[in-house]
Amino acid sequence: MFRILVTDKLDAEGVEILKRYKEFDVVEKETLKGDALIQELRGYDAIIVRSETKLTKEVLEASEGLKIIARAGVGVDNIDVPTATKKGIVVVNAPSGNTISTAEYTFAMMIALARKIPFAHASMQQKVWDRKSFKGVELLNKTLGVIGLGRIGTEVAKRAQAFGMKILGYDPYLSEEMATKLGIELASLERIYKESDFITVHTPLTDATRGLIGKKEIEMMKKSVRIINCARGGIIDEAALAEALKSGRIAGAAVDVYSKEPPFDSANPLLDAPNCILAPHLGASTAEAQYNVAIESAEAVANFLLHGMIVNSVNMPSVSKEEFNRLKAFVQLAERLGSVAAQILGNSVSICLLTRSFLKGLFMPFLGDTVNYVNSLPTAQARGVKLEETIDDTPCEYTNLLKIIVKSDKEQLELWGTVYAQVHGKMVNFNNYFFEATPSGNMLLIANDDVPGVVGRVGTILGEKNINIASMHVGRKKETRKALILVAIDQKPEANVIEQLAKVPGVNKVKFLYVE
Ligand SMILES: NC(=O)C1=CN([C@@H]2O[C@H](COP(=O)(O)OP(=O)(O)OC[C@H]3O[C@@H](n4cnc5c(N)ncnc54)[C@H](O)[C@@H]3O)[C@@H](O)[C@H]2O)C=CC1
Ligand SMILES: O=C(O)C(=O)COP(=O)(O)O
Repeated sequence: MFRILVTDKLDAEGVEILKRYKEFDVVEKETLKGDALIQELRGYDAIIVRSETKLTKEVLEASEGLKIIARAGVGVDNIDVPTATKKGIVVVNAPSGNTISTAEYTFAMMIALARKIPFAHASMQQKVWDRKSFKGVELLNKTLGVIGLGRIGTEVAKRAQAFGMKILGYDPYLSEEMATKLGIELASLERIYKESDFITVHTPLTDATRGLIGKKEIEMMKKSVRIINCARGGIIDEAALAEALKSGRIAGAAVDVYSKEPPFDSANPLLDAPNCILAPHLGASTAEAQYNVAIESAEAVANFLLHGMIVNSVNMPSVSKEEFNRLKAFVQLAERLGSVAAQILGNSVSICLLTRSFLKGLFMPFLGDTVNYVNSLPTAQARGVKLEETIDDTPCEYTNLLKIIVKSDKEQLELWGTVYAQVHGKMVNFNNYFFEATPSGNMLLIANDDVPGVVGRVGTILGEKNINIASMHVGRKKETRKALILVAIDQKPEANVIEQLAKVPGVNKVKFLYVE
C-alpha cells in the first residue's frame, strides 16, 4: 500500500483517479506549513502540491520514505529540488496543462491595463460616472516585448499577432529560426526595454532571472510602457516597480505573483501603487487548467509508484510509456553492468537514464540503498567522477549495444551488453573476452590460462561443496591463450571455496560477484 498526501486544492478528478487504485491510500489536507507539514509528511510515499505548500530544505530533510513530489502546475520554486535530488526523491511537474489559461490570463491583464478596466470598475462601485480619467490605448501597432519564450510566452506572442502587435522576444534558448516561424523578432533585453509599449515576463524564477527588471532597466523604458508579470514574483524588482508607478515613470503594471505570497504581511510596496492591477496568483485558476494539471499529476504519481515510470521530471530524465517499455531491459542491464564494474574495480572509480542506471549499479555495492536513479548522477559528480556519453549509429554485429568503459586509478574495464527481444539483457564482452551471460545473482568470475582441465576442476570443487552451477560461460583470447569463465551459482560460496578454486593449476584469479 502506497500513501499519497494531497495538499493545496487539487481538482477532484485527480484525487478520484488515485482513489480508484486499491494500492493507494490517498489523504487530502488543507495547505500545511512548517512543523505541521514536517509531522504530517512522515510515512508518505508521495505528495501532490500546487504553489502554496512550501517543500523547503528543512521539510524535505525531515521526510522519511518520500519517493515522489508532484507539482500540479509549472513552477517548482516552492520545492527545494536539490535537497529532493540528494534524498533521491523524484520531482515531477505538470508543464503543459495550464499554458493556455495563463497565456489568456496574461492577455486579459494586458487589455485590462490598456483600457484601465479595473480602475473604471472601482470608480463605478463608488457611484462615480467618470468618462475622462480612463482613456486607454489600443494594442494595434504597439510593440510587445516578451521575455521568456517557452510554452506560455509563445502562446502570448501568438495572441498578440492576432491583435496586430509587433513582437520583440528574448529567450537565450530560442533559435532565430524558431522565432521567425513564430513571427517573433529576437532582440536584446536592452532593445526590448527601449522599444516596447508592453513588456511581459514568462521565465522561471532562477538566479539569472531574479531582479531581471530593476531600477536600471526601468530607466531605459518608455514612459508609456505597461509591464505585466504573470510568471513569478521577484523577476521584476517589486520596490523598483512600485517606485516607477508612484513617480509616474511608467504608465502601469499588472501583477499576479509576488516575491512572498500572500504579500500582505511583507508590506509589499505594490499594494498601494497607482495604475497597478493586482491579483492573487490566478494565472492557472481555470476549470480547464486545474482539471488538466490534476490529471497529469495523478497519473505521474500512479505511473511512478506502480511501474517506476518517470514522466515530466525536473530532476530525472523523463521517458514516455513506450520509451520506458523499450528501455526497461536496458535500464536493468546497465545497472547490472554497473554492479559488475563496481565489484571488479573497487570503489576508487575516477571516471540519459542508462548512465544513471549504470551509476546506480556502480555505487550500490558501496553506498547501499541510499543511491537511486535520481541521486546517482549527483552522487557521481560529488565524487569527481567524469562522465562521457556518446551515441553511435554505425551498424555493428549487434542490433543494439551498450558499451561501458570505466577507468579507475589503477585499471580500465570495458563491458558490453545487448538486449535481445527487448527483454533479455546479456553481457557480451568483458575486457575483450566475448561470451553471452545474464549478469544476475551469485557469480564467480575466473581468469585462467586457456588450458585443458580448468573447467572440469572448477566444476568438481563446486560439486564437492554442494554448490549448484546454474550456467557457465567461457570467453577466450586465442592470441594470449587466456580465458575467462563466468559461473552462475545458486549460493554464495564460503571464502575457503574461493581459495581452493584459486589454487587450481591454470587459474590466475577468482572473484565472487553478486548482482541484484
Ligand atoms: N501565474 C500563474 O499562475 C502561472 C505562472 N506560471 C509561470 O510562468 C512561467 C513560464 O511558464 P512556462 O512558459 O510554462 O515555462 P517554460 O519552461 O515553457 O518557459 C520558460 C522559458 O523561459 C526561458 N528562460 C529561462 N531563463 C531565461 C532568462 N534568463 N531570460 C529569458 N528567458 C529565459 C526558457 O528558455 C523557457 O523558454 C514560469 O515561471 C511558471 O512558473 C505558469 C503557470 C501559471
Ligand atoms: O503552474 C504554475 O507555475 C503556477 O504558478 C500555478 O500555481 P497554482 O498551481 O495555481 O498555485
